[in-house]
Amino acid sequence: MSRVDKEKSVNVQVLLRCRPFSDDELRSNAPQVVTCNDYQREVAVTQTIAGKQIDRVFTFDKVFGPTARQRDLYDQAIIPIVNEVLEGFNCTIFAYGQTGTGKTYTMEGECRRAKSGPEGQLPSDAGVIPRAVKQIFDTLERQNTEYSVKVTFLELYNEEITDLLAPEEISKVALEERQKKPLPLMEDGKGGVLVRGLEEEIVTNCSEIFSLLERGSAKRRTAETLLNKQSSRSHSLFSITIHIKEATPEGEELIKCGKLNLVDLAGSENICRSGAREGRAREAGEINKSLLTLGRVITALVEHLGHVPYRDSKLTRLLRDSLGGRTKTCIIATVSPSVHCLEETLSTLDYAHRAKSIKNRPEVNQKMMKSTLIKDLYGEIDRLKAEVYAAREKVGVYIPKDRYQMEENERKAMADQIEQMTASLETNQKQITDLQEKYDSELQHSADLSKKLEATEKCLDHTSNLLSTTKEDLKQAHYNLKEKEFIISEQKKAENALAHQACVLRSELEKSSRDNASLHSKIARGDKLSAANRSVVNSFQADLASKLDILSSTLTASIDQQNKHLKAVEVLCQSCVDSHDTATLEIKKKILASKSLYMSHMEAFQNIVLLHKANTNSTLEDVSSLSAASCCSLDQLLACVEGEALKIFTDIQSLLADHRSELAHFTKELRDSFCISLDRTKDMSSFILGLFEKYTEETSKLQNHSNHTHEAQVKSLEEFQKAYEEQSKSEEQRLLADITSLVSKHIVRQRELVRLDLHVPLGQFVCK
Ligand SMILES: Nc1ncnc2c1ncn2[C@@H]1O[C@H](COP(=O)(O)OP(=O)(O)OP(=O)(O)O)[C@@H](O)[C@H]1O
Repeated sequence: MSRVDKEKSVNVQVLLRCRPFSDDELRSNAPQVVTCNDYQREVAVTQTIAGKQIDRVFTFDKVFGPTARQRDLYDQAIIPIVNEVLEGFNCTIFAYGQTGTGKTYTMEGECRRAKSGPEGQLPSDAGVIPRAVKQIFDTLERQNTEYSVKVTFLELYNEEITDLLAPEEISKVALEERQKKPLPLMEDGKGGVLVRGLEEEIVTNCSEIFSLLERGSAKRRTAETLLNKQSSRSHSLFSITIHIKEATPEGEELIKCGKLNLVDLAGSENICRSGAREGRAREAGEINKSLLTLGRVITALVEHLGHVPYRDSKLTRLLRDSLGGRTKTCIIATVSPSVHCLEETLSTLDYAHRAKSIKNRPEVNQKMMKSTLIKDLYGEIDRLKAEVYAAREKVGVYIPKDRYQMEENERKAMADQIEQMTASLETNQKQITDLQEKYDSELQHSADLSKKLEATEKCLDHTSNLLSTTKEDLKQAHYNLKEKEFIISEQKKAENALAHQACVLRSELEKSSRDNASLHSKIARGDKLSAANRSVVNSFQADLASKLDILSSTLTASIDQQNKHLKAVEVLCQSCVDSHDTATLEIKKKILASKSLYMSHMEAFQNIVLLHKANTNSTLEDVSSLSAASCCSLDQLLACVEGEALKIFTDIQSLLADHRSELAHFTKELRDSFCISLDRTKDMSSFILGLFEKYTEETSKLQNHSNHTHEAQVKSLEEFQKAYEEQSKSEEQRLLADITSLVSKHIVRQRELVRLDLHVPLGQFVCK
């Protein structure tokens, strides 16, 4: 991988680890809501919202389910990071998650007993830190180069930094003192931060680191909460700085530097659920506050906001370079699989998922010339010497130049802080004046209230007077009430007597209603009969209608037939008239032809006569023969014409005879069909007449029956009415008599009572 590639911006790598169920969770049979798919790098959280099961799925760079071992996580995710540290990068690995989800287990594991075994192997529960340390030393040993390894281990508790590697002798003497005296966090003037006075331990092998780690972890503040028996109450930062000597081809010696920060954050927690109280609650508050600032920093980085609030907490100041800086960062988010932690699990997943979008621009640390490093170290020695000298001689305050610069920076930061505080003081003062105003208004309000109280007291006196008079009234009212109660009891008695009468009346009424019911049943029977009659009439009507239908269809059929016959007669007559016309025309033509022949013969005869006359004296014989011939031919012609005329007449006569016979046949047919239809119509009308007669008979019967029923009903109703009227009249009279006697008794009793009250003799009272 080229240097240019490595210097490109890279996203923060986010791993998700879900721990197995704890013994408590197994005991309480807590349902599982987190499912991990290590291969697809997905985590699914099952939620039930409004009775509906909803799965939320999150994808991370790597996912480790409850069955994943420490070794799996380290081999798959951490080895490449440590290799990059050995190549000269600064890398940070930090664990984030709810309390009791396995952050310390993941980062440290069984590191307190993690001193490597005889073959240098670690226990299977060893976490990231011991494994990273082992990998670093193994690699450095293998490379067979000169190196130096320094470690620091600090704790951030309630926004105060303490050194977990402070020398034993000091910590034994005044551990409490040291814990109270936090180490200052300062700007290093190069854009970074440094913790002044933090011990840097040079280590040469794994076991040295392990014992330091054990020492530091033992000092870390832990406490038992409801969610974790040994809950870390502080954030811890374990840093390993490695310097490796390298030689250039020119034979120059360079120093390569890499740093690995391993952060175990305190658990985010729900203060109520973790059972934190008083001091613990304050701790939890501080932990949540610093984690909140971490969240805000992540949000600002993800959303590319102009201002990233690193300065708002020491945690974010310490992690500044790891979040959006030049460090390669890996976050291990830890969650529990149980439904009891669902809310916090979702919040951790959201938090971690957002952090995936943070981009860092990792830069390999500049390799230093060995000579420059030696120079730097000499400078450091001088600085320390000067400090030692100043401390030994106690001659005023000696501050070396760079230290002065540092303190100057610190002073500036302080001045900024003072400015901020002044501003907040001003706002506080403003709030105080506001409060004063509120206080004044409250005073005014209370004065008003006292006035109101006075008025209310007066009102109370008045009300007490009223109460005493009301009591008197009440006494009187009680007396009146008793009197009324007596009257009411008497009235009740009278009412009971009336009720008895009413009962008697009701029984009478019931009897009459029974009569009524029988009457109704009779009416119902009559109705039933009428209905039966109606159905007979209806069926008769339907029958009649069907018969009439048949008749009308027969009539229409016969009319159709007659129409057809008439049409045939018309056609026949027409053809007869036509043939008659043609025959007459032919006769006319033949007569005309014979006439013209006769005329021509007559003409010829006249011509002959004329010729005879003109030729005078031609022989008489010729003439007579000619005339005879002419006569003969004329006779022949006439005979011929006569024959033809006769023939025509006979034709006409035969034609007319044919027509006559046809007409006679047709007339006969017509008459027959008329006779048939007449017979049918006669049948039909006789049937209808019969029906009508039957119908009339039935109707009259029905009429009689209904009249009879009606009469019976009217009679029974009249009887009932009469009986009822008589009964009610007698009842009324009896009741009236009863009521009158009761009322008179009551009046007498009341009079008696009043008389007794007024101690007046009866006779006197009556007179009055
Ligand atoms: N992956 C795991 N496999 C087995 N046990 C685990 C695992 N993760 C956590 N545990 C166990 O769960 C308990 C709590 O773990 P741990 O103390 O590491 O939680 P934590 O997140 O550091 O809590 P806190 O924030 O309160 O310090 C420990 O007993 C630990 O051994």
